[in-house]
Formats: sequence, C-alpha cells, structure tokens
Amino acid sequence: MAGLYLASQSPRRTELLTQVGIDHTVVSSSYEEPNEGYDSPIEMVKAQALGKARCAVGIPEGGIVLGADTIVVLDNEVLGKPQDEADARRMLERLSGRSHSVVTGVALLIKGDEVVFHNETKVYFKELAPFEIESYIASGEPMDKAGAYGIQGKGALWVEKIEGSYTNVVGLPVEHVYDELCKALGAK
Ligand SMILES: Cc1cn([C@H]2C[C@H](O)[C@@H](COP(=O)(O)OP(=O)(O)OP(=O)(O)O)O2)c(=O)[nH]c1=O
Repeated sequence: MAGLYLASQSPRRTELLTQVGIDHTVVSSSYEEPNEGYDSPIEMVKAQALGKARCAVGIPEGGIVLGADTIVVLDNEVLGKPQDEADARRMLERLSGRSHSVVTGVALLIKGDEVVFHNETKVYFKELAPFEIESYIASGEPMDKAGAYGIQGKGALWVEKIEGSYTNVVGLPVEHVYDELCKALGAK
C-alpha cells in the first residue's frame, strides 16, 4: 500500500491510527482555517478537513493524504477550541446537563480522488457543578480541544453516555477511516 500521510498536528489522531496498527507519517499542512461562510456545521468540517489535506506539505508521488477536523455542535452552533479560560467556562456551562454532537470531517486524497465524509456522535453530559468546571479549567485540559473537553481525559467524568463512535469524539473515527481506505484501495 502507498504510504499514508496524516496532515494533522493533533497528538490524538496519530495515537488513534497507531493504536489500530495503521502505519503513517505525520506531516504539516499550510492550510489556515476560515470558520465562516459555510451552509452548515457538517459542510464546514468537511471543507476544513479537505483544506488541511490539500495543503499537506512534502507528500511523495502516490502518497495517500488524510486530513480531519473536529467540532462540537450545540443547537446548530459550532463550538471549536476555546479562545481563553472564560470561553472554556462558557462552553462547559452550556454543555452541562444535556446532549450535544461531536462531528469530525475527514478527507482522504487517494489515487487522484478526494474522498470526503463525516462522522457524528451524540454525547450526553451530566450536570457540572461550578467547582468542577473551575478545577477542570485549572487542569489545562480543555484549552486545545473542541467544546473545551477531552473524553479521553478527565472529561470522561462528565460523560453519561454516547451514541456512535468513541474515536470520533477523540478526533478521528478510525473504524470509518479504515472502511473508506479499504474501499478506495479495493481491499474489501
Ligand atoms: C470533543 C473532543 C475533542 N478533542 C480534540 C480533537 C482535536 O484535536 C481537537 C479539535 O481541533 P481540530 O482543529 O480538529 O484539530 P487540531 O487543531 O488538534 O489538529 P490539526 O488541525 O492539526 O489537525 O479537539 C479531544 O481530544 N477530545 C474530545 O473529547
């Protein structure tokens, strides 16, 4: 199989691919994310994933490129990474005691084709007490994560249940990516 190049600086995405044994090389992308001008959150994450993949740097001839983008959607509003601690507090207060969606857009550039898809997981949050939000923010965990939490970290304490892919919430739906890779390569 031609080599796979992951155009993402997210430590979670490379860990997930490694966990399931998908060999890959991490590369940078020169893409700058505009976050306005899209018809829907799903259109937005797919466009961002494609932009990241198309602007990947240093891909050899025949290399397969993977780009991804993850957001939290609440009442049709997009929550990306928090700007600062006050923003993280606002996000966590809004997520408390209700459900939201986590949507990851994925783009695969493979054999001259652009395969773009998304995956959506519904996440149900418990009620968060103010002291819990404050200690969570003080831990620093929310700051580089969409929706200001990490289900793979301390954020696991706030999750009552999920419907859909767990790895999608962490940043890359590896089972879905694997299926699309197999399909595109004619492997199954
Ligand atoms: C909801 C949630 C998000 N996240 C993370 C996954 C993504 O890394 C991040 C969303 O930011 P992204 O912009 O999707 O990705 P990134 O900036 O980390 O990496 P790159 O643009 O280089 O690909 O939020 C978690 O780690 N756990 C969670 O539970």
